[in-house]
Amino acid sequence: MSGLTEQRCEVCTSDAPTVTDEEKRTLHNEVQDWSITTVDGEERLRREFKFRNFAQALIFTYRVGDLAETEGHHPVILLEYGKATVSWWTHKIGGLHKNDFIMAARTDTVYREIQ
Ligand SMILES: C[C@H](O)[C@H](O)[C@H]1CNC2=NC(N)=NC(=O)C2=N1
Repeated sequence: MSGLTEQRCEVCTSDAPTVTDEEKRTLHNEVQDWSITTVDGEERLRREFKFRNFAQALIFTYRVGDLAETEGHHPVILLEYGKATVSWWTHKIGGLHKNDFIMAARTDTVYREIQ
């Protein structure tokens, strides 16, 4: 199987399981710049991205949003001057799915493309 950056999100139904601890360890290894946090009892992937200014952060935010629309899987993005904080988790299952790791990896690609 190709790396996460080449993969597309799979259809995720509300009865889909969250990733196992073993899957989490393996997948997290491919997106090591992301932290796994728990908010309201739900695990999320989270990373802060730094930029020269607000305009660059806005371009990044738009491109991640466009990617989300394409994949039908959406993040929370906090947009600030010089920074964008992105969180990925799967709302319908209240936690982390492989899709979230795929989208974190593809978010990293967007960031590298903007630099
Ligand atoms: C109907 C629509 O496809 C679903 O609500 C999608 C939209 N985007 C989504 N994004 C995320 N992160 N989690 C979801 O459960 C989710 N569900």
